[in-house]
Amino acid sequence: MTDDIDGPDHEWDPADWKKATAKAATLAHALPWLKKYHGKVIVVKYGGNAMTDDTLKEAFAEDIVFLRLAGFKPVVVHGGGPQINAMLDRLGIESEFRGGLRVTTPETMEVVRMVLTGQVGRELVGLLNQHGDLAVGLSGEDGGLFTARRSTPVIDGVPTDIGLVGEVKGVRPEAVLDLIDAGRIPVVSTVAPDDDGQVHNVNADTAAAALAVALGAEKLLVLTDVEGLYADWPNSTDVIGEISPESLAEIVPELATGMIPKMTACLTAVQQGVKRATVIDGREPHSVLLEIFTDEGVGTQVVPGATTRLRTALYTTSVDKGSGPAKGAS
Ligand SMILES: Nc1ncnc2c1ncn2[C@@H]1O[C@H](COP(=O)(O)OP(=O)(O)O)[C@@H](O)[C@H]1O
Ligand SMILES: CC(=O)N[C@@H](CCC(=O)OP(=O)(O)O)C(=O)O
Repeated sequence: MTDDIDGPDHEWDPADWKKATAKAATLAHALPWLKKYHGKVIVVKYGGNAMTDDTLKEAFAEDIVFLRLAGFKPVVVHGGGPQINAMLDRLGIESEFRGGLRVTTPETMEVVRMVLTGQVGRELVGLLNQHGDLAVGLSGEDGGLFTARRSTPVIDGVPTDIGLVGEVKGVRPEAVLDLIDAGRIPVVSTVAPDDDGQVHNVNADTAAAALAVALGAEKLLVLTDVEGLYADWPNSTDVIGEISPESLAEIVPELATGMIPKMTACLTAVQQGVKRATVIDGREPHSVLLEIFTDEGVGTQVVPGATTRLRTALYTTSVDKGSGPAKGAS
């Protein structure tokens, strides 16, 4: 027998044994969720503000590969707002947000496309592929995935032109379905052409919702840099744990800028057939596994038939813990 194999003489350290049995119990507890989501599509939107820390990014990649190897069908849709800001700053190009969306000139659009598809998407694919080459990146331009329509969001009661910003007019999910069927993890960046081929900047929350609907996803998970939707931002630390689409629709018009596209996306997804949509805190390592494999309830879950439930934030200082003011919050 070689030295590195524990033989019958091996003396168990009781502490190790305790850890081993706890691990087995954890795995056994995962069984109901493994059954529930086996073979089901889960669209995970990874927000730019939750992807600024290397350790968190690695933990996120582990979670997604774990889901795939556990028999789920995860699809990642990523943002990259802070990364676009950083590149625009480096290039000396000014940028502003209106109604939670970036005013996008043709010059800005070039940077958005370069950063989302050429930088952020590439990095995520690289991180996922450290665990076995399962991830493939594509953008809304690939295989006709998304078609955009120029968006004119209502700002201060007025429909406003904010440049090359698109909403999703159509989704042809075949390219993503091909990858899923091949056992791959699609990683989607959210630039999309209009009918004339002009590329538009689509908010990643909006695109993730449209894709979740087109794929008939079981769940839309949206990672961000707060614990969920605060009931009275920024005055209190009460988080809305669960809310119905009807109650959410009533409060969306009153929300502050960063949360508008996010909560609208969750609302649209659930109204159009996705079973549940949850906003979770991407600053928490392994937040994806935490949300899927526990029923402790993290984040804010939008689910038909829910009664609005508030809970105190896990982080008592959570309102301050965010990585800064919402974009365009000034
Ligand atoms: N009611 C609210 N609850 C939680 N966060 C809010 C709320 N209103 C505004 N915010 C802001 O929205 C931000 C999240 O949106 P955003 O910056 O677009 O995130 P991401 O990059 O993850 O898409 C939070 O960091 C917070 O500053
Ligand atoms: C129109 C619009 O605002 N597009 C976004 C696209 C990236 C994104 O949505 O990134 P996050 O998920 O990190 O916010 C932008 O230009 O920042």
